[in-house]
Amino acid sequence: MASYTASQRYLSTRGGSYNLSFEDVVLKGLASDGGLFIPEEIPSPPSDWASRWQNLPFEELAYEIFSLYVSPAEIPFADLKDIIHRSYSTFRTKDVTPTVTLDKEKNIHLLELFHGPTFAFKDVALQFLGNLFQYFLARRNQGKAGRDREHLTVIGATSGDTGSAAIYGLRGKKDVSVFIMHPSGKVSPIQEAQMTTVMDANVHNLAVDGTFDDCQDFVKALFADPEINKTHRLAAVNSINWARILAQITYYFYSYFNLICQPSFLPASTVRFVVPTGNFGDILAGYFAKRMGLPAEKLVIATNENDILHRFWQSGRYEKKRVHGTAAEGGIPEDGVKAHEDGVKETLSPAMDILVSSNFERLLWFLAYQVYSSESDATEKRRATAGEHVRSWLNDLRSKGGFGVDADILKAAQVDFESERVTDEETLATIKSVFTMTAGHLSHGYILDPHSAIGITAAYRSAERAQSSSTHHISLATAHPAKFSNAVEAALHGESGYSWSEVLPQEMQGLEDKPRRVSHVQKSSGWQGVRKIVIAEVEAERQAAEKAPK
Ligand SMILES: Cc1ncc(COP(=O)(O)O)c(C=O)c1O
Ligand SMILES: N[C@@H](CCOP(=O)(O)O)C(=O)O
Repeated sequence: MASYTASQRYLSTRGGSYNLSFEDVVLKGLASDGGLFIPEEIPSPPSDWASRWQNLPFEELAYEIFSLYVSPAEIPFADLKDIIHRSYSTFRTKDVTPTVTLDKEKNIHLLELFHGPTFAFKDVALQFLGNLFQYFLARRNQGKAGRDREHLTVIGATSGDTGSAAIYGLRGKKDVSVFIMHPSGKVSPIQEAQMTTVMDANVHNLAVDGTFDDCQDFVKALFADPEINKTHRLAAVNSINWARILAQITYYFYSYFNLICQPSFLPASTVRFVVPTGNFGDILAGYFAKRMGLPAEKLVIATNENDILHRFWQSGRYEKKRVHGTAAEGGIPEDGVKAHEDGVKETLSPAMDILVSSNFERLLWFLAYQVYSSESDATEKRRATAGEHVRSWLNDLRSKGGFGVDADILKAAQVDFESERVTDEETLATIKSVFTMTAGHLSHGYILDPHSAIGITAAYRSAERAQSSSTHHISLATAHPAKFSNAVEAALHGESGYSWSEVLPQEMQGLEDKPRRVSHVQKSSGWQGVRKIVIAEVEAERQAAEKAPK
């Protein structure tokens, strides 16, 4: 454990309280009881935050937000500023995450999160996390040489975007090896090329013949394994790592400030955020922003046909199995319809083909804390009670494939969130209609990637429901369309003014022809098979580094 005064302590969602600092939780990733770390308190910004923060550039705003969670005793101010600057100077636009208006009449805006090195929202957090790892390691390794140096073994699972963003955030970094598992053949060709064409010695790609959930299960099993934890310091890049959530809070505030200075934003206007959701990490950052005081009226979860979250918000049941013959496409069983479907469905938005959303566990903890205890109870007792409920729900998920919550928990969840489920067909229709609609007022039609199109579809539905015509929707554009040629071509091929070659940024041209490095892993070899590979490859990498001329 770090020896200096920490910003605040972190708890596990499963009830453990380990008195850990920010540095500890960033380096550890997952709590030893299998839970996810959450800060003991959600900090409040200064009372005049709205005026103080309104005109800040992205980096300065990030600094204000991060320093509410990280004290200078852990990372001195100047160092934190430097880490932030190095993380966001790699972005192609000065304002890092710009907001553009898509539909003036309906007040629909897009928060473009894809201007980082790998063209997906993950860069916002993973550029930062990569630099944080490097900073902590450099500090711990000062004056150390050879095998005395602490070495980080990063293990991640990806449905396409986290993997490349983590690889670009960590490639070539000293004292770090990075292992990324992706479901073989289930990520887009560009995503696969982005990951597997990186030749730095510290980057290891594993293609697993399973689903993203299998890869995520392997990650969690490795973190829980005492054997590898004795010899290797494992670290997480998935949104189980608290720093991922923290870094994503900034753009909710930033886009809100961008919006409120527009003439169409009236004193009575309200704002809703719409978030294409898979592992629940991106929208959880919105929840933290809201709890910190951001006046977001609702957070709208937009799922694809892997709709476990949508079904939860409709029914209060969190079930891995999907049910066919559903009411109004909502995933809720109709009388007499009993057909269930196991497993994840492959869709046109593959990065969201996720059966179990790992960060939902963090929200469950906050809901249980709020609902199952009263303010007169001691804080420790309230926290322990919340942890017990989460543990029991998660046990049922593992042993029975699902669980249900009380009406009060569902009601509490519905205060901050709404949900929508969007089919492939609707996704394609939105890509096409947005392209056509914007062709008149933008220099060319706006091309959405399929994940962002799911958000926009949900935003239009939410706008229909909104009680006030002055409700603004900020929908998160989570990836660049060039990453998903299948969906974009299926929606726009033959449309006047559309050409695929103009979609592809220069950085991606020729990428698919480059040499690749990837190992194949049979799902049947289990996480133990992955452990074997990790141990052997870290050793080979370290030996090669020791032999290399200094
Ligand atoms: C392009 C894209 N959109 C949306 C999501 C969903 O984000 P989250 O998993 O944080 O809910 C992901 C990955 O998860 C993604 O890669
Ligand atoms: N869509 C993600 C899945 C992993 O989610 P994470 O946010 O927990 O890292 C991906 O593209 O890999």
